[in-house]
Amino acid sequence: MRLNSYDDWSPLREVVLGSAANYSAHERELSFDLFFYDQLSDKSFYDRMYYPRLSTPNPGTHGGKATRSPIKQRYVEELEEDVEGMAEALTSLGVRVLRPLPLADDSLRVETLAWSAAVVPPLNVRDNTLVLGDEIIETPPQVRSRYFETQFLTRIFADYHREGARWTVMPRPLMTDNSFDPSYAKGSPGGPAEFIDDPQPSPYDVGYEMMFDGAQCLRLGKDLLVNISTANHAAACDWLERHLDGRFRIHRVHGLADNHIDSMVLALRPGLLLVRTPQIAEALPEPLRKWDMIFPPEPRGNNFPVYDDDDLILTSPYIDLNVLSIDPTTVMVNEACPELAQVLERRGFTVVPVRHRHRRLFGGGLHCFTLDTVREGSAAEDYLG
Ligand SMILES: NC(=[NH2+])NCCC[C@H](N)C(=O)O
Repeated sequence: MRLNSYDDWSPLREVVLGSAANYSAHERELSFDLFFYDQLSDKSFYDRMYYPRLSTPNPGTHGGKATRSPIKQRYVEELEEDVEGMAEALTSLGVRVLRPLPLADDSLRVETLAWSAAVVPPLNVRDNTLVLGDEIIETPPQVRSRYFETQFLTRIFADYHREGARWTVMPRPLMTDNSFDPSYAKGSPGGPAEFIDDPQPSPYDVGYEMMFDGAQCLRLGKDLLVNISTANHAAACDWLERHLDGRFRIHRVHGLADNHIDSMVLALRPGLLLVRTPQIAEALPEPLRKWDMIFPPEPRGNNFPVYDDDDLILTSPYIDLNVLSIDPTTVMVNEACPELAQVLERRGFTVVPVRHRHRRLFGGGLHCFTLDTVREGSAAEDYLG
């Protein structure tokens, strides 16, 4: 089918589902620690209440060095099992499921002019690509390990391109230590970001660069809500605005999330949002505040597996609001979160439960693991007017 996806709720026909193969470690270095600052710093109340924390700074991040943080084999196997379960559930709903090329070798590294980093598999496929209507836009990565991640999707993108889609790659950053605007981490309530305080000079320094993820955008037909938290995001959004001029309208929201917007707010259908908390609702732009809102129940400790101190936790406990809409009345929800399923059912939704145990270790829920490429009848409609 032709690429056609303007929103998160129109009937889903084709979707890319991430691949978990060979996800054996995270590599902690400056870009990783900055990206996951909210989780790696010890500032979240809920985290401290329920979960063992990584409380010591990562010594390896200093001086431009990286350290490997292995993921236990059992979790990797369970993740793969859960992802295959998602594929089956989507297929049984009549959705065509496309898969990226798998990471064939977990010792693979990517090397550029300024640095090298261990490659991770294309699991959170929502993050590095923005599908806007008939266009695929590969966004400029923020984590070095993910620099060429969209290449795992090349076959899929080339097929859509043959069918008539536009295919665009945003400018790639050099991504030296000094390319990153550290103000989000430095200014946050957890205090100075000690463990990322040591950017190394590079002959390839060019100042702050565009860095930005597709998952920072909430797609609403003709309108796009975009989370901006750093100068890197703002520069990329400037690019996007110029590129989309006349086709889409961008609404910037500042500091709604660290990066990705999809554990803060999701659109379930025109006029109805799933929003993390009433405080987040207040930060939304005017026209969206008029929409009806569902607030999910507060996450509970027993919604999650208990991890050890050396297991890196990469998401907040709100990750399960990261649901995937199959159509305006059907939503795929993590079965570990029956409270959320009940709330949605009471609002008239059909809930399709799927198993997804280790979303906190791998940085994403059902929405993050998927990239919807065809949603029937979706169009650049004005839902905010
Ligand atoms: N597209 C994604 N990978 N989204 C995941 C966002 C997770 C968010 N940072 C949280 O901790 O709740």
